[in-house]
Amino acid sequence: MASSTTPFTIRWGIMATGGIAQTFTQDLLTNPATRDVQDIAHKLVAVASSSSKDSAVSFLKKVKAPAGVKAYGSYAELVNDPDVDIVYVATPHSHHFQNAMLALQAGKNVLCEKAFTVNASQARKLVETAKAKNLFLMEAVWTRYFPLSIKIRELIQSGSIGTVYRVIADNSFGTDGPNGTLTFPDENRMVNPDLAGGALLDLGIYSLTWLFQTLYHLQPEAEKEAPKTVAAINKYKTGADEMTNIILQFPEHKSMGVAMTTLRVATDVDGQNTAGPAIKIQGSLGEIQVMGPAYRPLQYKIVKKDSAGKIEVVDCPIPKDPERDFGHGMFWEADECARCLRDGKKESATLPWSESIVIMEVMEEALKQGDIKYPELITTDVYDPKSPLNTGGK
Ligand SMILES: NC(=O)C1=CN([C@@H]2O[C@H](COP(=O)(O)OP(=O)(O)OC[C@H]3O[C@@H](n4cnc5c(N)ncnc54)[C@H](OP(=O)(O)O)[C@@H]3O)[C@@H](O)[C@H]2O)C=CC1
Ligand SMILES: O=C1OC[C@@H](O)[C@H](O)[C@H]1O
Repeated sequence: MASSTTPFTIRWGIMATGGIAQTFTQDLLTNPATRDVQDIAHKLVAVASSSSKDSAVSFLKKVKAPAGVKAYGSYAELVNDPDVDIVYVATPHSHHFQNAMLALQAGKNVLCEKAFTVNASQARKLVETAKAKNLFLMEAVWTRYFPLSIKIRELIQSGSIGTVYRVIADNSFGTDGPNGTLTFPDENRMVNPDLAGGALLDLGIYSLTWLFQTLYHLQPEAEKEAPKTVAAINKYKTGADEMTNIILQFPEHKSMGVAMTTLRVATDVDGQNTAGPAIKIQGSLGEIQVMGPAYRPLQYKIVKKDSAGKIEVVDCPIPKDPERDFGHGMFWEADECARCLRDGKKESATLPWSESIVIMEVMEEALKQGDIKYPELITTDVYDPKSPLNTGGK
């Protein structure tokens, strides 16, 4: 057991070298004291690229990693490194099930990027495996760990806006292109069905996160009610969803949520996130408005029924480490992983396994209603260590 002055340190292995792997790793390398955290710390031990060892080496340069961090040219080497406590899976959605399974089967704890998997059955298999192997597993929905999200959940629980009856959330990009196209090339992971592309799994998950953390997560255990799902989807020419709207209904709680996402028009038309809220949490006594983007919100407002025009505005800036000139907000989910490992917890109470599974069930149902189909290679729930998704056959 660490003493109160010695932080409990966890040793990270990073799987993949793309955009979010770089951002997350730079957050890991910030000094926890710059966000007022003293009880835990993070150590970057290794990074793996499925493309080449060179990619891993150049990744370490880009993130300004300290000397001594190992670079691997395969995911298998990473998960077999005895110095790694936890693997961060930062591959496209299509790969999460096979990659997270690769790590769990090798006895590693896992933090897996969102969307957790491509379907609910894959999510259930990951959870069963973590349970059977007594390992920690968490879906990396970073927004839930923001102090802003924690504060909003506390406000709702304290009854500040009364009974919450409706939540409306949007997370959309204005990537409309000429002649009905989107600005993403068809091979891009945002629209490529082979990579489980589409608005819902990439962006809509955040709209759903706001519905779930306000309407579902806060329901008392004895009253937990899984939602009914009604979805409407417009398909892109690649076969992925380009616009998806979902209504979640909780009849026992007399509540509903509307989760929106599209790649055609942005939530914030002028890119400033000041014109209007991305999320409205509406209660019997007032509402909380969260300014976008839904995945990285920095401000919320409280409008009470009896406020007589007085609106409370609360800013929640993301601390930066001045030494590294960095701070994106992903460190809070990493801190949660460290505290769970320190305390022997296998899942995070802020996003329990059961909730990740219900969210995957909702997304699977919505995609089914919209007739979106992904290939067998990425939807199978049969683990294959030799799958090209694990070995890097791109
Ligand atoms: N939490 C957040 O804010 C964000 C989360 N994400 C999530 O992170 C994941 C990765 O997204 P992002 O980093 O933007 O994606 P990138 O395309 O930038 O990177 C993905 C990485 O995965 C690896 N990979 C393995 N196989 C393939 C393949 N067939 N095609 C493409 N890449 C492959 C590659 O690394 P290598 O070659 O080294 O193996 C690649 O660099 C997604 O699940 C996404 O939803 C994304 C952005 C923000
Ligand atoms: O998780 C995400 O949040 C930020 C977006 O830019 C990105 O596409 C998405 O994957």
